[in-house]
Amino acid sequence: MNRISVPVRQLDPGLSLPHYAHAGDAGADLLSAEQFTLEPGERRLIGTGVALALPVGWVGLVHPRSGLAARHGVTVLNAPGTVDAGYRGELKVCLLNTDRDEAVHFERGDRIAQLILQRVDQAEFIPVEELDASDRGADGFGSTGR
Ligand SMILES: O=c1ccn([C@H]2C[C@H](O)[C@@H](COP(=O)(O)OP(=O)(O)OP(=O)(O)O)O2)c(=O)[nH]1
Ligand SMILES: [Mg+2]
Repeated sequence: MNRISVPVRQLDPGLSLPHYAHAGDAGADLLSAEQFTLEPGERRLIGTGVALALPVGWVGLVHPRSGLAARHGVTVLNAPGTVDAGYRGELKVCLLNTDRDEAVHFERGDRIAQLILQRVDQAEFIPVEELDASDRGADGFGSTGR
């Protein structure tokens, strides 16, 4: 598996770096820099204690962890969060507790989300009068099977 070098600033020296749990994993776990409790229905922006310098042509995507979702109903509200290559601030995770009844407690250092790095292109948007025809045409938003 290809590995790109990504400079990381540890804003919170007591916290480990983002970490791939297994060889070949797509997502590197992001840790919480805080201890906090998410009440039912509550959302909260959580610091991860790291800032990155992603190479231009790459994007960081902040994905939910499936275990937190399945066990506790905790997800990333804006999933997948977009980390632009030029962003030098602290990586943050907008967590949401979708459970109606149970609060969820997190300790500092708990894994709260995962960061997936992907190559990305920009488009040059070119104004035209007509778009070329396609099989789908303008059908969308649940049009298939109707
Ligand atoms: O889950 C996320 C999503 C975003 N960001 C940071 C990096 C990203 O480059 C920046 C802006 O994100 P986005 O473009 O999604 O937010 P916006 O509401 O459009 O803000 P802006 O006007 O700053 O672009 O915020 C995070 O740390 N975590
Ligand atoms: Mg933006």
